[in-house]
Amino acid sequence: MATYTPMIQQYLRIKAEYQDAFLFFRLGDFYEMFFDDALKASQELEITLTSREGGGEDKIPMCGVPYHSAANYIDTLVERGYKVAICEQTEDPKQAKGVVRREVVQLITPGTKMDGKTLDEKENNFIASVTDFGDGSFGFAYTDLSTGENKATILNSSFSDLYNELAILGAKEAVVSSGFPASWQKDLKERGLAVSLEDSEEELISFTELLADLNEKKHRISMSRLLHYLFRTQKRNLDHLQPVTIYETKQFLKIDFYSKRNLELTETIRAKGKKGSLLWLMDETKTAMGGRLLKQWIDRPLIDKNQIERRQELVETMIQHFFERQDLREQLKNVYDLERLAGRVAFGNVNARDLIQLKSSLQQVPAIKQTVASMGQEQARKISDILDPCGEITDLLEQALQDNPPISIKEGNLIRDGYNEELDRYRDASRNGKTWIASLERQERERTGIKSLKIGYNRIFGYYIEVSRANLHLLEEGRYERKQTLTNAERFVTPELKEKETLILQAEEKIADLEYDLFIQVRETVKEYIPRLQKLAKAVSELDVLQCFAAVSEERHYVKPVFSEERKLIIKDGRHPVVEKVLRTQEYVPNDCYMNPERELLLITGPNMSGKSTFMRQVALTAILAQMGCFVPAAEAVLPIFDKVFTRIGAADDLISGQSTFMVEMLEARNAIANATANSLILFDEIGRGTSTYDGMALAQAIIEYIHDNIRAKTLFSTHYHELTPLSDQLTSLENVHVSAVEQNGKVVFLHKIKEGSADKSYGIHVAQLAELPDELIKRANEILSSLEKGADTPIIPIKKEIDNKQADAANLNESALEAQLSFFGVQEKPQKTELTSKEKKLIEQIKSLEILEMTPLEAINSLYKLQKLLK
Ligand SMILES: Nc1ncnc2c1ncn2[C@@H]1O[C@H](COP(=O)(O)OP(=O)(O)OP(=O)(O)O)[C@@H](O)[C@H]1O
Repeated sequence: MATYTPMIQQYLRIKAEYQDAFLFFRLGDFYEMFFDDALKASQELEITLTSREGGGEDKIPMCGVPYHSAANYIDTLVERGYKVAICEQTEDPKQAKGVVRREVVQLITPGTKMDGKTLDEKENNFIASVTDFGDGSFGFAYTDLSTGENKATILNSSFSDLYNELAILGAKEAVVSSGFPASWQKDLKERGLAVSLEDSEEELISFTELLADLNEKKHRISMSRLLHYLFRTQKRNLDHLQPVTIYETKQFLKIDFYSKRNLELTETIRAKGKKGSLLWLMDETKTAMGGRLLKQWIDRPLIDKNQIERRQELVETMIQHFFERQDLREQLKNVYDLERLAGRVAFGNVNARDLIQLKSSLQQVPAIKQTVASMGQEQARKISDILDPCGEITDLLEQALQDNPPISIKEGNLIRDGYNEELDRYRDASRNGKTWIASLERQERERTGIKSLKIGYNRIFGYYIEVSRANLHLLEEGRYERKQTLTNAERFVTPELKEKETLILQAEEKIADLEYDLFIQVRETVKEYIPRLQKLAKAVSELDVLQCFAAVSEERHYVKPVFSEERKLIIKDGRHPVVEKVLRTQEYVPNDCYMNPERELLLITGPNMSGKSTFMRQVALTAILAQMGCFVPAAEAVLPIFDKVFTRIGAADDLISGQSTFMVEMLEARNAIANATANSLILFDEIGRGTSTYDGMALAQAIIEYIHDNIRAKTLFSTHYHELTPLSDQLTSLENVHVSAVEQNGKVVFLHKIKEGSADKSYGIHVAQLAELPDELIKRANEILSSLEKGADTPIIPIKKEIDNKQADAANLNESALEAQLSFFGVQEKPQKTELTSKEKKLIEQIKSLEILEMTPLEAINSLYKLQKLLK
């Protein structure tokens, strides 16, 4: 059997270590991929697949991407959840010349990606590690490699808690041990996370300092697992990693993953984009760092009253100091991403332009400091005190770097004149070389009196003085060293010319080398300031988010909420922050919400489309904004501090786990019921809608009773089941409210106004009319409705029951049942069993297959309408 060529063997050896990654194998100006990698990459990247002899029995499939445009391809692959191992070639110093050594210099993974087009500057890229301690707890640690932010906590070892934490962070990758349950690994992968294995968890010596303050062994273990992985994949300096902060999930308002989605906190449900979310509305930040922090604050509102009030006071101060705030916004605009710049300094991949950005950002700091201090508020002054302009770096960068350096640090033009004497000399030589040669030529002509003497240059001998044979006798003895003899002339050099020549010829090369070295020195000096830069970045981002809260609060007329110790919730003229912004043609109708320990549950009725969900969401968003420390969209707000928010809103299939809408509904309800406390907020939008009417109604009532008797959480429960409204007579803390609508000229007009008491009617058919269902159908629906309202037995149920019971097929149906169903569908004549028309037979088949009890009323009407048509 033929063996592969040495290079392919080398490839296979390396590939064996990186089986779960695309191996980008450097060959000259290309990164090549072979075998399965090539087949897959050619499809993913739409690049040409070729094949070559490589010593094996078959040709080797192969495809490649050019080195210079590789970043884009890597970006694409990693964005799709793949890993890419970059394998570079170097000449092996220990081996004979020409022997190439190849090694993987970095493994780029979804959670460690730090640049590229697909990485949003206003979003963190978190990677988390999970360690199962086998005692019912998980160690959970996460890092954003680009900013060096590190945090760790302990979680209950339930998949939902773990996934919730990963989802809240938007983590792209989870690092687990090989013993981590395979089914959970699969679940995480199906939910779009890359899962990587790392079994080492002992502490790395190089990170002792980072872990120094961690008393809890579990934190040290989970953080060490993550660090091992980062170290193994990145293979470079990770000096920018910040000391680990410990947090507990209970320090924050717990918003589970479903609620985060249902409330559209950071992305919308349908478009899955930022536009239309609370984050979109709020994002008035001026810096990338501020943008990232805003998202974190939205994901994790606070529950500590003092911390919330501290933010509120700062927001209030900023609102009051309009002019200072405008200055601050302008100043922040000129601050680049200090956090990510600091990260790149650590990695050693900053270029001179990055350092110029760093300098100009730092130059803004004294002004920001002054602006914030001038607001005169204590907390603002404290932040101002923390702002450290790092003057030494600004001075160094100002002295060392030119204003408009190129991106490449190997091209020169980085370092300013006057920064380094040696560099100045070479530059001088390079710039003045030609002038100097011309003047030497003049001097030599004068000295020798030879007018034809000239100084020339050739690639072999360098600079020379050329004298014609006839004039040779005029040259001073011993001064000129002969270099070359031509037919009619001789060429000479002098020690002076030689010295200048070295200076001139090597100047360009020397300049580039020297500039590079000096730049690296500057970069190394900046490296020492990373912790100070990170501290500064934190303070600047906080200021940015606070000014953003102030800007939105002022522009949109928000008020400062007050926190009630007595579990009261009073919102006057509350608005849904996003809907109010989006509505253009129509004014938003503000609504009040009153709740207290005697009024814990509100049962909300009202027509479809009247604004029940919007009202419920606006209450939750008001609470979330308040606990973020922001003002809220209302005329007045007194709020309890909630510990958790649970929601069940709208239809949300969990396609991944293959659960039905109704199952998801029940799972979300269970999650709320199992975890809510008296300090929680629950929003249940039409729970029970996903099943048959009686089941749904029974479940809805049981859920309301359960919350009322056992949990006492503040609960907003919207329903179409009017039958539930009398519950308020029995349940003391349940009140009915409704969203009002009126009928004008037979059409429904929504007032969007919440009123006490239950709704008088449902207007479902009016909404169907608005949706332009056929007139005939609407007319029929009204007929059915009025017959139902008169207490008539639904004609659907008896027939359905008979069929369900499988007591009869069409031939066996007794006459009266058949008569009933045909008359229901508008067949007037009494048919003979034996004389059924083909249409009627078809109709009977259709009826048998109907699952009317599983349908919503509208679906039922639609089906009936279709069947009616069959008869025509
Ligand atoms: N307070 C309001 N002021 C103005 N428009 C509103 C208000 N509340 C809701 N709307 C408008 O009404 C539309 C429907 O609201 P929403 O989805 O909350 O109704 P709903 O009662 O929950 O409907 P359904 O029962 O069909 O789910 C919203 O998209 C919004 O445009």
